[in-house]
Amino acid sequence: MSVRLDTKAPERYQELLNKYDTWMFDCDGVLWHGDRLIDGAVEVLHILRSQKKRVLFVTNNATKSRRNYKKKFDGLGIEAHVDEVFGSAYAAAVYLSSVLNFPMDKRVYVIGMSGLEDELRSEGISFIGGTDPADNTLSAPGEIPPDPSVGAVLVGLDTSINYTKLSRAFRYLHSNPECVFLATNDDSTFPSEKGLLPGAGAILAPLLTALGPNRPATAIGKPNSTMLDAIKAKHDFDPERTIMVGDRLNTDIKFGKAGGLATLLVLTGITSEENLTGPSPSTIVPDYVTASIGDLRAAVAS
Ligand SMILES: O=C(O)[C@H](O)[C@H](O)COP(=O)(O)O
Ligand SMILES: [Mg+2]
Repeated sequence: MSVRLDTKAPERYQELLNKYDTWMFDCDGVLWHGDRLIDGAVEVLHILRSQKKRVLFVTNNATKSRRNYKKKFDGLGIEAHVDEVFGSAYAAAVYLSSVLNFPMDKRVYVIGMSGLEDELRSEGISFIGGTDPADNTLSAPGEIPPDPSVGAVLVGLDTSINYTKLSRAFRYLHSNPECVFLATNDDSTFPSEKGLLPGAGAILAPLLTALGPNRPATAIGKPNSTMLDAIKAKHDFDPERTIMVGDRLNTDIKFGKAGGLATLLVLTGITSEENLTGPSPSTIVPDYVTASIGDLRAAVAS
């Protein structure tokens, strides 16, 4: 059973602040919708820092690199440092370099955007595809010969997805069983400022369909432990005194629970009250629920 927090009981928020030293924040649907801040996000992060809490940002959004995010945070007036930001693009690049020890003479075929390319570059991983204009075309694909130098296919959110990219990825995976199939994340939807849109999982799905059930992809982002491993490689924290704040049950909350962290769900993104108390409530139960990150301001009002 989740503890339902309400600003009519402000002291409960200060209790939460006293109980946890490390606060991991999801981004889309918690801090912002696209470039539109959620009310109270800046103040709450400021309160946490003033109370000497460690603040980390853990996002499945692979369209930006940590450096891109730093610029976005600066632009929105949120204090943040590059080593506090953990995106699925970064985690995927680290997974290739440090877990798979991806060979230097191989390349990754990328379906994704510039943020993903930046993180691969920063890990010394060579790649093709991605934002390459040759692939960003609406014309039908030409000949796609198998290419043994493609050692992996990596799929992330790509708002310029097309048949050529899907065909190249399919060919490299279908023609070479050794070619590693990775996804930054598989969120089905994306809470943008223009409303709910298809997520990275919807970009991945056509490939999974074409390749069939015996050729699954390894997803790196939340709820997978690969994301927590990337954080643990950079930060020591006590899981008992750490809380994950998110808007999505099957990524953020599941990630927190799997990592032995406390979990706080906000209702400003993907998850609605219906998902919690409707006719078929989710089996993923957060420790705490509150309407919005802004509610945490009540902590200093109490
Ligand atoms: O489709 C996606 O990639 C996700 O919807 C999006 O990126 C989620 O980002 P997060 O909520 O983890 O910040
Ligand atoms: Mg989110």
